[in-house]
Amino acid sequence: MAAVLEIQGLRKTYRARGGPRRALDGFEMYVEAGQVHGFLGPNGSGKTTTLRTLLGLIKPDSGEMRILGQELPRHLPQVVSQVGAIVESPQFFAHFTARDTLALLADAGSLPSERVDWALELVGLRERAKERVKTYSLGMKQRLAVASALLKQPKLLILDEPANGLDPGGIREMRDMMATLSAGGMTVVLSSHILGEIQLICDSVTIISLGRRVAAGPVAEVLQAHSSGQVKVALETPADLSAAAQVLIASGFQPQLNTDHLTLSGVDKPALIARLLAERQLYVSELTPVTADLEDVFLELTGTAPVPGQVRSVDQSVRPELTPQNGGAA
Ligand SMILES: Nc1ncnc2c1ncn2[C@@H]1O[C@H](COP(=O)(O)OP(=O)(O)OP(=O)(O)O)[C@@H](O)[C@H]1O
Repeated sequence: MAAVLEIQGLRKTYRARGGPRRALDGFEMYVEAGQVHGFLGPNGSGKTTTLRTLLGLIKPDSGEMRILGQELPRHLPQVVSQVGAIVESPQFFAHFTARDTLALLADAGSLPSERVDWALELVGLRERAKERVKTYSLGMKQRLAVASALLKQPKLLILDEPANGLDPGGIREMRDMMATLSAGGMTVVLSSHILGEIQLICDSVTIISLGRRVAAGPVAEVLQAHSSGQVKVALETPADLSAAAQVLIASGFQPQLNTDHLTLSGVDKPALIARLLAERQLYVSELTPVTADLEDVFLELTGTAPVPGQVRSVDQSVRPELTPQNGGAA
């Protein structure tokens, strides 16, 4: 399938007070047409830098970027009309209504005025479109921001933390909105820290850590690649768990005994477990693989799992620029 977005070998070093800071270190990303793609990474890992660089707001040190096959930043003017983006919370006139706000933006962009109602409908703001923005909740302002990006009817929609600050209901509404947009054929890239949401909304993901891609692909494949290879075994008679553990130990397994189930590693043929136990009149009621969720994978790959008694500094998410002073090449 065609890549709507391609990034290869992207590098960016900021000149900061404390010395050079390498925010992107050969970063790669591919997003296929029609996907809802999650862009995940810890604080300071380089997500906003990537998105701002794509939109021509930051000049990279090196690397290649393409949107809809057009090389960036050289051909940004040719693709800009097909890309909708919210990378920073847009500021709206508080006294304007949502409809007035969008009408003004449509007019400024020489876009057909019918798009205003279309965008309001799509983000679920049509009923409240005549109210002033200052009376809107955070979730409604987020919807208005998305509506403003949709006015162009973009092929690619880029949203930096669209669910930030939303309550669970607002997040669910945002999720439904993404599904509607994607069903209409739009490609959506969204950065988020809300991993459960990414797992539910997105078809594919890229995980960034220290300015580098550490995992990418369809969500199911990323989870599969990092699954524990364990199975959970529960019995029709939980009181028999100890006996079952003994049977399995005798067959060379190393079961872990939990209150209501056993956990086993390195099981190639789960049916063998059921058979071994059934031969001793121990009947299995559940035999399921222990699957990792996106949070487990994220914490493992980005090295950001909390360690008791330790506070992680955000600068541990940044790769310091190597200099002759700290061991790098001149
Ligand atoms: N203008 C700047 N000058 C110096 N350093 C910067 C600048 N912008 C970003 N950085 C640094 O680059 C690194 C990557 O920042 P970036 O904003 O891209 O991360 P992020 O993944 O979007 O983080 P978050 O999830 O916290 O928004 C961070 O260490 C940040 O402090």
